[in-house]
Amino acid sequence: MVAFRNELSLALVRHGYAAIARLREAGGGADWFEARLLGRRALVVRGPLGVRTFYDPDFVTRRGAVPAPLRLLLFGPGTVHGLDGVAHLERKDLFFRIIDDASVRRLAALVDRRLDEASRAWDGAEIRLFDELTAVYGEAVVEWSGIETERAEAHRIARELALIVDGFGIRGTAYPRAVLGRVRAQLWARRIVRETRAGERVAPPGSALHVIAASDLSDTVAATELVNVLRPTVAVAFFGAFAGHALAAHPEWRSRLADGTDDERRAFEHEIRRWYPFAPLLPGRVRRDIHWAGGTARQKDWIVLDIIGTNRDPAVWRDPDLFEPERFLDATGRVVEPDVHRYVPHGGGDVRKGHRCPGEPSAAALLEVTLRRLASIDLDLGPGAHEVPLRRIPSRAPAGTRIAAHAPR
Ligand code: HEM
Repeated sequence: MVAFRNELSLALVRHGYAAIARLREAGGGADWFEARLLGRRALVVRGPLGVRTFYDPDFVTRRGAVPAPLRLLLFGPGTVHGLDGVAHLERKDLFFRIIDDASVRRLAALVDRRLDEASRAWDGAEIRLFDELTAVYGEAVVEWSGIETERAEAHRIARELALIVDGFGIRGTAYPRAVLGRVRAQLWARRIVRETRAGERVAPPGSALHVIAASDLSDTVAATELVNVLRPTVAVAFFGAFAGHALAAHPEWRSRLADGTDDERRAFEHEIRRWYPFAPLLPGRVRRDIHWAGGTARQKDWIVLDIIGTNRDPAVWRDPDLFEPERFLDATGRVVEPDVHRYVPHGGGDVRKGHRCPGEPSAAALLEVTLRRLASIDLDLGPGAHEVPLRRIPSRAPAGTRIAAHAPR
Protein backbone atom coordinates (compact mmCIF):
# COMPACT_ATOMS: atom_id res chain seq x y z
CA MET A 1 0.00 0.00 0.00
CA VAL A 2 2.90 2.32 0.88
CA ALA A 3 4.19 2.05 -2.71
CA PHE A 4 0.89 3.54 -3.94
CA ARG A 5 0.84 6.31 -1.35
CA ASN A 6 1.91 9.06 -3.75
CA GLU A 7 0.82 7.44 -7.03
CA LEU A 8 -0.70 10.29 -9.02
CA SER A 9 -2.92 8.17 -11.28
CA LEU A 10 -4.66 6.64 -8.23
CA ALA A 11 -5.00 10.03 -6.57
CA LEU A 12 -6.63 11.37 -9.75
CA VAL A 13 -9.17 8.54 -9.68
CA ARG A 14 -9.91 9.09 -5.98
CA HIS A 15 -9.76 12.86 -5.66
CA GLY A 16 -10.21 14.23 -9.19
CA TYR A 17 -9.00 17.81 -9.50
CA ALA A 18 -7.90 17.91 -5.84
CA ALA A 19 -5.38 15.08 -6.43
CA ILE A 20 -2.21 17.11 -6.92
CA ALA A 21 -3.05 19.56 -4.11
CA ARG A 22 -3.57 16.62 -1.72
CA LEU A 23 -0.27 15.00 -2.70
CA ARG A 24 1.48 18.34 -2.34
CA GLU A 25 0.03 18.88 1.16
CA ALA A 26 0.94 15.33 2.20
CA GLY A 27 4.51 16.01 1.02
CA GLY A 28 4.90 19.24 3.01
CA GLY A 29 3.34 21.82 0.65
CA ALA A 30 6.32 22.70 -1.58
CA ASP A 31 5.71 24.03 -5.09
CA TRP A 32 7.80 21.20 -6.55
CA PHE A 33 7.56 17.71 -5.12
CA GLU A 34 8.23 14.10 -6.02
CA ALA A 35 5.39 11.64 -6.65
CA ARG A 36 4.97 8.53 -8.75
CA LEU A 37 3.10 8.12 -12.01
CA LEU A 38 2.26 4.65 -13.32
CA GLY A 39 4.89 3.24 -10.98
CA ARG A 40 7.69 5.57 -12.09
CA ARG A 41 9.19 8.63 -10.43
CA ALA A 42 7.47 11.92 -11.29
CA LEU A 43 8.56 15.46 -10.53
CA VAL A 44 5.44 17.60 -10.12
CA VAL A 45 5.99 21.32 -10.74
CA ARG A 46 3.91 24.47 -10.66
CA GLY A 47 4.41 28.23 -10.92
CA PRO A 48 6.52 30.32 -13.32
CA LEU A 49 9.75 28.37 -12.80
CA GLY A 50 7.89 25.09 -13.17
CA VAL A 51 6.38 26.29 -16.46
CA ARG A 52 9.78 27.45 -17.77
CA THR A 53 11.35 24.12 -16.88
CA PHE A 54 8.49 22.07 -18.32
CA TYR A 55 8.72 23.98 -21.62
CA ASP A 56 12.51 23.85 -21.89
CA PRO A 57 13.21 21.35 -24.69
CA ASP A 58 16.70 20.74 -23.30
CA PHE A 59 15.15 19.23 -20.19
CA VAL A 60 11.79 17.83 -21.28
CA THR A 61 10.61 15.76 -24.23
CA ARG A 62 7.06 14.97 -25.30
CA ARG A 63 7.99 11.63 -26.82
CA GLY A 64 6.20 8.91 -24.88
CA ALA A 65 4.80 11.54 -22.55
CA VAL A 66 1.12 10.72 -22.89
CA PRO A 67 0.17 7.09 -22.15
CA ALA A 68 -1.28 5.36 -25.24
CA PRO A 69 -4.86 4.90 -23.93
CA LEU A 70 -5.12 8.66 -23.48
CA ARG A 71 -3.00 9.74 -26.47
CA LEU A 72 -4.93 7.67 -29.00
CA LEU A 73 -8.26 8.65 -27.51
CA LEU A 74 -7.73 12.36 -27.19
CA PHE A 75 -5.21 13.27 -29.88
CA GLY A 76 -5.27 10.37 -32.36
CA PRO A 77 -2.48 8.52 -34.21
CA GLY A 78 0.56 10.51 -35.41
CA THR A 79 -0.52 13.74 -33.74
CA VAL A 80 1.39 17.04 -33.32
CA HIS A 81 1.18 16.69 -29.53
CA GLY A 82 3.84 13.95 -29.36
CA LEU A 83 6.41 15.47 -31.75
CA ASP A 84 9.68 17.17 -30.77
CA GLY A 85 12.13 19.55 -32.46
CA VAL A 86 11.90 20.45 -36.15
CA ALA A 87 9.21 17.83 -36.84
CA HIS A 88 7.06 19.51 -34.20
CA LEU A 89 7.59 23.06 -35.50
CA GLU A 90 6.83 22.01 -39.08
CA ARG A 91 3.60 20.30 -38.03
CA LYS A 92 2.63 23.16 -35.76
CA ASP A 93 2.92 25.53 -38.71
CA LEU A 94 -0.06 23.74 -40.25
CA PHE A 95 -2.20 25.02 -37.38
CA PHE A 96 -0.87 28.58 -37.64
CA ARG A 97 -1.83 28.59 -41.31
CA ILE A 98 -5.37 27.63 -40.30
CA ILE A 99 -5.81 29.80 -37.20
CA ASP A 100 -5.04 33.51 -37.59
CA ASP A 101 -6.78 36.70 -36.51
CA ALA A 102 -9.08 36.85 -39.55
CA SER A 103 -10.11 33.19 -39.36
CA VAL A 104 -10.76 33.47 -35.61
CA ARG A 105 -13.06 36.45 -36.29
CA ARG A 106 -14.87 34.43 -38.95
CA LEU A 107 -15.38 31.51 -36.58
CA ALA A 108 -16.64 33.81 -33.81
CA ALA A 109 -19.10 35.44 -36.22
CA LEU A 110 -20.45 32.02 -37.26
CA VAL A 111 -20.89 31.04 -33.62
CA ASP A 112 -22.55 34.35 -32.80
CA ARG A 113 -25.09 33.95 -35.61
CA ARG A 114 -25.95 30.40 -34.59
CA LEU A 115 -26.18 31.31 -30.92
CA ASP A 116 -28.60 34.08 -31.80
CA GLU A 117 -30.75 31.61 -33.72
CA ALA A 118 -30.52 28.89 -31.05
CA SER A 119 -31.18 31.22 -28.11
CA ARG A 120 -34.45 32.39 -29.66
CA ALA A 121 -35.73 28.83 -29.37
CA TRP A 122 -34.74 28.74 -25.67
CA ASP A 123 -37.41 31.19 -24.57
CA GLY A 124 -39.06 29.82 -21.45
CA ALA A 125 -37.56 26.40 -22.12
CA GLU A 126 -35.34 24.32 -19.93
CA ILE A 127 -32.14 23.61 -21.80
CA ARG A 128 -28.94 21.75 -21.23
CA LEU A 129 -26.48 24.49 -21.98
CA PHE A 130 -23.59 22.10 -22.61
CA ASP A 131 -25.53 20.18 -25.28
CA GLU A 132 -26.77 23.37 -26.91
CA LEU A 133 -23.26 24.80 -27.12
CA THR A 134 -21.84 21.53 -28.43
CA ALA A 135 -24.29 21.73 -31.34
CA VAL A 136 -23.68 25.44 -31.97
CA TYR A 137 -19.87 25.26 -31.85
CA GLY A 138 -19.86 21.98 -33.79
CA GLU A 139 -21.99 23.29 -36.63
CA ALA A 140 -19.97 26.50 -36.81
CA VAL A 141 -16.54 24.84 -36.79
CA VAL A 142 -17.53 22.23 -39.39
CA GLU A 143 -18.61 25.03 -41.75
CA TRP A 144 -15.56 27.18 -40.86
CA SER A 145 -13.27 24.24 -41.59
CA GLY A 146 -14.60 24.09 -45.14
CA ILE A 147 -16.53 20.84 -44.70
CA GLU A 148 -19.81 20.99 -46.55
CA THR A 149 -22.37 18.81 -44.83
CA GLU A 150 -25.97 18.61 -43.61
CA ARG A 151 -26.77 20.31 -40.30
CA ALA A 152 -27.83 16.98 -38.74
CA GLU A 153 -24.50 15.43 -39.75
CA ALA A 154 -22.58 18.36 -38.22
CA HIS A 155 -24.51 17.89 -34.98
CA ARG A 156 -23.85 14.16 -35.00
CA ILE A 157 -20.11 14.65 -35.42
CA ALA A 158 -20.11 17.36 -32.74
CA ARG A 159 -21.63 14.86 -30.29
CA GLU A 160 -18.93 12.30 -31.13
CA LEU A 161 -16.22 14.92 -30.56
CA ALA A 162 -17.73 15.97 -27.23
CA LEU A 163 -17.83 12.29 -26.19
CA ILE A 164 -14.10 11.98 -26.91
CA VAL A 165 -13.31 14.88 -24.58
CA ASP A 166 -15.76 13.67 -21.96
CA GLY A 167 -13.79 10.40 -21.73
CA PHE A 168 -10.32 11.82 -21.07
CA GLY A 169 -10.56 11.02 -17.37
CA ILE A 170 -10.38 7.33 -18.49
CA ARG A 171 -13.06 6.28 -15.99
CA GLY A 172 -16.33 4.35 -15.99
CA THR A 173 -18.53 4.20 -19.06
CA ALA A 174 -17.30 7.56 -20.35
CA TYR A 175 -14.06 5.95 -21.61
CA PRO A 176 -15.53 3.22 -23.86
CA ARG A 177 -18.07 5.70 -25.19
CA ALA A 178 -15.22 8.08 -25.92
CA VAL A 179 -13.26 5.37 -27.76
CA LEU A 180 -16.28 4.69 -29.98
CA GLY A 181 -16.61 8.42 -30.58
CA ARG A 182 -12.92 8.59 -31.57
CA VAL A 183 -13.22 5.67 -34.01
CA ARG A 184 -16.31 7.15 -35.66
CA ALA A 185 -14.89 10.69 -35.84
CA GLN A 186 -11.55 9.44 -37.17
CA LEU A 187 -13.20 7.37 -39.94
CA TRP A 188 -15.46 10.28 -40.85
CA ALA A 189 -12.51 12.69 -41.05
CA ARG A 190 -10.45 10.23 -43.11
CA ARG A 191 -13.30 9.89 -45.61
CA ILE A 192 -13.54 13.69 -45.88
CA VAL A 193 -9.77 13.99 -46.45
CA ARG A 194 -9.78 11.22 -49.07
CA GLU A 195 -12.74 12.73 -50.93
CA THR A 196 -11.01 16.10 -50.97
CA ARG A 197 -7.73 14.64 -52.20
CA ALA A 198 -9.60 12.71 -54.90
CA GLY A 199 -11.28 15.91 -56.11
CA GLU A 200 -14.75 14.67 -55.13
CA ARG A 201 -15.15 17.42 -52.54
CA VAL A 202 -14.15 21.07 -52.74
CA ALA A 203 -12.66 22.91 -49.78
CA PRO A 204 -12.40 26.73 -49.84
CA PRO A 205 -8.77 27.92 -50.13
CA GLY A 206 -7.23 28.64 -46.71
CA SER A 207 -9.83 26.57 -44.84
CA ALA A 208 -8.65 23.91 -42.39
CA LEU A 209 -9.73 21.12 -44.74
CA HIS A 210 -7.97 22.74 -47.68
CA VAL A 211 -4.70 23.28 -45.81
CA ILE A 212 -4.69 19.81 -44.27
CA ALA A 213 -5.71 17.95 -47.44
CA ALA A 214 -2.98 19.79 -49.40
CA SER A 215 -0.31 18.75 -46.88
CA ASP A 216 1.95 15.73 -47.41
CA LEU A 217 0.55 13.93 -44.35
CA SER A 218 -0.86 10.43 -44.82
CA ASP A 219 -4.67 10.20 -44.96
CA THR A 220 -4.74 8.88 -41.39
CA VAL A 221 -2.52 11.58 -39.89
CA ALA A 222 -4.30 14.28 -41.92
CA ALA A 223 -7.60 12.99 -40.48
CA THR A 224 -6.06 13.09 -36.99
CA GLU A 225 -5.06 16.74 -37.37
CA LEU A 226 -8.44 17.68 -38.86
CA VAL A 227 -10.04 16.17 -35.77
CA ASN A 228 -7.46 18.11 -33.71
CA VAL A 229 -9.00 21.31 -35.02
CA LEU A 230 -12.65 20.25 -34.72
CA ARG A 231 -12.55 18.38 -31.38
CA PRO A 232 -11.04 21.10 -29.19
CA THR A 233 -13.27 23.74 -30.73
CA VAL A 234 -16.32 21.71 -29.71
CA ALA A 235 -14.64 21.25 -26.31
CA VAL A 236 -14.94 24.99 -25.71
CA ALA A 237 -18.52 23.96 -24.73
CA PHE A 238 -17.06 22.78 -21.40
CA PHE A 239 -15.98 26.35 -20.65
CA GLY A 240 -19.15 27.70 -22.31
CA ALA A 241 -21.24 25.77 -19.79
CA PHE A 242 -19.01 27.17 -17.04
CA ALA A 243 -19.72 30.63 -18.47
CA GLY A 244 -23.42 29.99 -17.82
CA HIS A 245 -22.56 28.87 -14.31
CA ALA A 246 -20.38 31.93 -13.69
CA LEU A 247 -23.10 34.30 -14.90
CA ALA A 248 -25.68 32.68 -12.63
CA ALA A 249 -23.24 32.81 -9.70
CA HIS A 250 -22.19 36.44 -10.36
CA PRO A 251 -25.35 38.16 -11.63
CA GLU A 252 -23.84 41.59 -10.87
CA TRP A 253 -21.69 41.08 -13.98
CA ARG A 254 -24.58 40.44 -16.37
CA SER A 255 -25.22 43.99 -17.57
CA ARG A 256 -21.46 44.65 -17.85
CA LEU A 257 -21.13 41.64 -20.10
CA ALA A 258 -24.24 42.27 -22.18
CA ASP A 259 -23.65 45.98 -22.79
CA GLY A 260 -20.18 46.70 -21.37
CA THR A 261 -16.79 46.94 -23.00
CA ASP A 262 -14.88 44.26 -24.86
CA ASP A 263 -12.22 44.54 -22.15
CA GLU A 264 -14.72 43.57 -19.45
CA ARG A 265 -15.90 40.57 -21.44
CA ARG A 266 -12.31 39.54 -22.04
CA ALA A 267 -11.42 39.87 -18.35
CA PHE A 268 -14.41 37.73 -17.37
CA GLU A 269 -13.48 35.20 -20.05
CA HIS A 270 -9.86 35.02 -18.77
CA GLU A 271 -11.11 34.43 -15.25
CA ILE A 272 -13.38 31.59 -16.41
CA ARG A 273 -10.41 29.77 -17.91
CA ARG A 274 -8.25 30.45 -14.84
CA TRP A 275 -10.81 29.48 -12.21
CA TYR A 276 -12.91 26.64 -13.63
CA PRO A 277 -11.32 23.19 -13.92
CA PHE A 278 -10.66 21.55 -17.27
CA ALA A 279 -7.24 20.03 -18.12
CA PRO A 280 -5.69 19.29 -14.69
CA LEU A 281 -2.08 18.61 -15.71
CA LEU A 282 0.33 18.05 -18.56
CA PRO A 283 2.82 15.16 -18.62
CA GLY A 284 6.34 15.22 -20.08
CA ARG A 285 9.45 13.03 -19.86
CA VAL A 286 12.73 14.23 -18.41
CA ARG A 287 15.35 14.38 -21.17
CA ARG A 288 18.34 15.59 -19.09
CA ASP A 289 18.77 15.37 -15.30
CA ILE A 290 16.95 18.16 -13.48
CA HIS A 291 18.48 19.11 -10.13
CA TRP A 292 16.02 20.73 -7.77
CA ALA A 293 15.75 21.44 -4.04
CA GLY A 294 14.32 17.97 -3.31
CA GLY A 295 16.76 15.92 -5.39
CA THR A 296 17.37 15.03 -9.02
CA ALA A 297 14.83 13.99 -11.63
CA ARG A 298 16.55 11.53 -13.94
CA GLN A 299 16.21 10.88 -17.66
CA LYS A 300 12.89 9.15 -18.53
CA ASP A 301 11.28 10.14 -15.22
CA TRP A 302 7.95 11.88 -15.60
CA ILE A 303 7.64 15.60 -15.16
CA VAL A 304 4.12 16.85 -14.55
CA LEU A 305 2.99 20.45 -14.93
CA ASP A 306 0.26 21.20 -12.41
CA ILE A 307 -2.15 23.35 -14.45
CA ILE A 308 -4.71 23.98 -11.71
CA GLY A 309 -1.97 24.67 -9.14
CA THR A 310 -0.30 27.17 -11.49
CA ASN A 311 -3.53 28.96 -12.34
CA ARG A 312 -4.20 29.25 -8.61
CA ASP A 313 -0.63 29.66 -7.39
CA PRO A 314 -0.84 31.80 -4.21
CA ALA A 315 2.61 33.25 -4.96
CA VAL A 316 1.25 34.71 -8.20
CA TRP A 317 -2.47 35.34 -7.75
CA ARG A 318 -4.07 37.42 -5.01
CA ASP A 319 -6.89 35.43 -3.35
CA PRO A 320 -6.43 32.71 -5.99
CA ASP A 321 -9.55 30.77 -5.00
CA LEU A 322 -11.89 33.73 -5.49
CA PHE A 323 -13.58 34.27 -8.85
CA GLU A 324 -12.57 37.86 -9.56
CA PRO A 325 -12.55 39.00 -13.20
CA GLU A 326 -11.30 42.44 -12.07
CA ARG A 327 -7.87 40.92 -11.55
CA PHE A 328 -7.51 41.14 -15.34
CA LEU A 329 -8.50 44.83 -15.53
CA ASP A 330 -6.18 47.75 -14.83
CA ALA A 331 -7.20 51.01 -13.12
CA THR A 332 -8.44 52.47 -16.41
CA GLY A 333 -10.62 49.44 -17.20
CA ARG A 334 -8.28 48.03 -19.86
CA VAL A 335 -7.73 44.30 -19.93
CA VAL A 336 -4.36 43.02 -18.70
CA GLU A 337 -3.25 40.03 -20.76
CA PRO A 338 -1.96 37.24 -18.50
CA ASP A 339 1.69 36.18 -18.46
CA VAL A 340 2.43 33.02 -20.47
CA HIS A 341 4.32 31.45 -17.56
CA ARG A 342 1.65 32.14 -14.94
CA TYR A 343 -1.64 31.47 -16.71
CA VAL A 344 -1.74 28.02 -18.31
CA PRO A 345 -5.25 26.68 -19.07
CA HIS A 346 -3.92 26.08 -22.61
CA GLY A 347 -0.37 25.26 -21.61
CA GLY A 348 2.40 27.82 -21.16
CA GLY A 349 5.40 29.45 -22.78
CA ASP A 350 5.80 30.71 -26.35
CA VAL A 351 3.12 29.22 -28.58
CA ARG A 352 5.43 29.47 -31.63
CA LYS A 353 8.31 27.57 -30.02
CA GLY A 354 6.68 25.01 -27.74
CA HIS A 355 3.55 22.92 -27.40
CA ARG A 356 1.26 25.64 -26.08
CA CYS A 357 -2.19 25.45 -27.65
CA PRO A 358 -2.52 27.26 -31.01
CA GLY A 359 -6.31 27.34 -30.57
CA GLU A 360 -6.34 29.60 -27.50
CA PRO A 361 -7.43 32.68 -29.51
CA SER A 362 -10.36 30.68 -30.97
CA ALA A 363 -11.40 29.44 -27.53
CA ALA A 364 -11.23 32.96 -26.06
CA ALA A 365 -13.20 34.47 -28.97
CA LEU A 366 -15.92 31.81 -28.74
CA LEU A 367 -16.26 32.36 -25.03
CA GLU A 368 -16.53 36.11 -25.46
CA VAL A 369 -19.41 35.90 -27.96
CA THR A 370 -21.06 33.24 -25.81
CA LEU A 371 -20.81 35.47 -22.75
CA ARG A 372 -22.39 38.39 -24.57
CA ARG A 373 -25.35 36.25 -25.70
CA LEU A 374 -25.80 34.47 -22.36
CA ALA A 375 -25.60 37.72 -20.41
CA SER A 376 -28.82 38.90 -22.06
CA ILE A 377 -30.75 35.77 -21.08
CA ASP A 378 -32.09 34.75 -17.67
CA LEU A 379 -30.27 31.65 -16.56
CA ASP A 380 -31.66 29.87 -13.52
CA LEU A 381 -29.47 27.03 -12.38
CA GLY A 382 -31.52 24.08 -11.22
CA PRO A 383 -31.25 22.87 -7.61
CA GLY A 384 -27.89 21.29 -6.84
CA ALA A 385 -26.22 22.91 -9.83
CA HIS A 386 -24.31 25.54 -7.92
CA GLU A 387 -21.46 23.26 -6.95
CA VAL A 388 -18.79 22.68 -9.57
CA PRO A 389 -18.14 18.92 -9.53
CA LEU A 390 -14.44 18.37 -8.79
CA ARG A 391 -14.29 14.60 -8.41
CA ARG A 392 -15.00 13.86 -12.05
CA ILE A 393 -12.45 14.71 -14.76
CA PRO A 394 -13.45 16.45 -16.93
CA SER A 395 -15.81 18.43 -14.76
CA ARG A 396 -18.91 19.82 -16.31
CA ALA A 397 -21.15 22.58 -15.12
CA PRO A 398 -23.82 22.18 -14.17
CA ALA A 399 -23.63 18.45 -14.75
CA GLY A 400 -26.85 17.17 -16.23
CA THR A 401 -28.83 20.01 -14.69
CA ARG A 402 -31.27 21.99 -16.69
CA ILE A 403 -31.14 25.74 -17.04
CA ALA A 404 -34.30 27.77 -17.42
CA ALA A 405 -33.62 30.28 -20.13
CA HIS A 406 -35.77 33.28 -20.97
CA ALA A 407 -35.94 35.30 -24.12
CA PRO A 408 -33.13 37.69 -24.96
CA ARG A 409 -33.81 41.15 -23.53
C1 HEM B 1 -11.44 24.39 -24.39
C2 HEM B 1 -10.53 24.95 -25.12
C3 HEM B 1 -9.12 24.44 -25.18
C4 HEM B 1 -8.29 24.06 -24.16
C5 HEM B 1 -8.58 24.07 -22.67
C6 HEM B 1 -7.05 23.65 -24.76
C7 HEM B 1 -5.97 23.22 -24.05
C8 HEM B 1 -4.81 22.75 -24.60
C9 HEM B 1 -3.68 22.27 -23.87
C10 HEM B 1 -3.58 22.23 -22.34
C11 HEM B 1 -2.76 21.87 -24.76
C12 HEM B 1 -1.42 21.19 -24.46
C13 HEM B 1 -0.30 22.19 -24.38
C14 HEM B 1 1.01 21.48 -24.17
O1 HEM B 1 1.13 20.28 -24.45
O2 HEM B 1 1.96 22.12 -23.73
C15 HEM B 1 -3.30 22.09 -26.07
C16 HEM B 1 -2.64 21.78 -27.25
C17 HEM B 1 -3.21 21.90 -28.49
N1 HEM B 1 -4.43 22.47 -28.79
FE1 HEM B 1 -5.73 23.24 -27.48
N2 HEM B 1 -7.15 23.77 -26.12
C18 HEM B 1 -8.39 24.27 -26.42
C19 HEM B 1 -8.86 24.60 -27.65
C20 HEM B 1 -8.20 24.38 -28.83
C21 HEM B 1 -8.67 24.74 -30.14
C22 HEM B 1 -9.95 25.54 -30.39
C23 HEM B 1 -7.78 24.25 -31.04
C24 HEM B 1 -7.77 24.33 -32.54
C25 HEM B 1 -8.62 24.99 -33.28
C26 HEM B 1 -6.74 23.58 -30.31
C27 HEM B 1 -5.68 22.91 -30.87
C28 HEM B 1 -4.61 22.40 -30.15
C29 HEM B 1 -3.47 21.75 -30.75
C30 HEM B 1 -3.25 21.47 -32.24
C31 HEM B 1 -2.58 21.46 -29.71
C32 HEM B 1 -1.21 20.77 -29.83
C33 HEM B 1 -0.12 21.85 -29.88
C34 HEM B 1 1.27 21.30 -29.89
O3 HEM B 1 1.50 20.15 -29.49
O4 HEM B 1 2.17 22.04 -30.30
N3 HEM B 1 -7.03 23.68 -28.98
N4 HEM B 1 -4.55 22.64 -25.98
